Amino acid sequence: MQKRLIVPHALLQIMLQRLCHQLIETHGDFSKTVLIGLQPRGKFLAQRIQKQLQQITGSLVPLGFLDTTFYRDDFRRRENPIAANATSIDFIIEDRRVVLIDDVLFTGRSVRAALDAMIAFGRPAEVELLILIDRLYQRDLPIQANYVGQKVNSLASQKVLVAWQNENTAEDNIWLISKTDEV
Ligand SMILES: O=P(O)(O)OC[C@H]1O[C@H](OP(=O)(O)OP(=O)(O)O)[C@H](O)[C@@H]1O
Ligand SMILES: O=c1cc[nH]c(=O)[nH]1
Repeated sequence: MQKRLIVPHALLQIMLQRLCHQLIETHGDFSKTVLIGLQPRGKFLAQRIQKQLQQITGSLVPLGFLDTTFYRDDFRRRENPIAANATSIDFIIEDRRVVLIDDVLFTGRSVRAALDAMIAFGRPAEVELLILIDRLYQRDLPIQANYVGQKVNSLASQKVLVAWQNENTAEDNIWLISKTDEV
């Protein structure tokens, strides 16, 4: 199957701006707010959100990264073991307003694992979820996002791929690909 471009670069920039403004509308001066990006791919989005929030508001909202590997309900079931990533949270989340950030929401199992993993860092006042792509109709658990870039219809045989601009990729783009084409 051909990969299909579902969110081109220019639209993705607008989407990021919108998500930041939605956060500002809800979080005001961000005095009690912390951002937590889910490893591995939510980290890039969380860094972008933090940077753009700073450009718009002048505030640098605390940002950490959370690895959920050992909290996943399929951890012992996977044929190929998954590599763990670093958790790096150098602030307390006790009584904070936490915004969990990830690129894709599909079954909801990664977010469920994140909720478990996060509790080791304290009891937050509230937890919200921000994602770029909400894959519809595939949720295994009752988990929904508070802030959504775009909702996408897709087949179980497909995968959403968020490709961020870097030394090998000229632009930020979001693709729908066939799982069999995954590299
Ligand atoms: O809602 P879920 O079904 O948990 O899927 C969403 C998660 O999948 C992706 O991660 P990754 O590619 O690392 O996970 P995967 O191997 O489950 O696709 C993505 O970055 C999300 O974290
Ligand atoms: O489409 C999907 C589903 C899970 N994880 C992804 O990164 N993309």
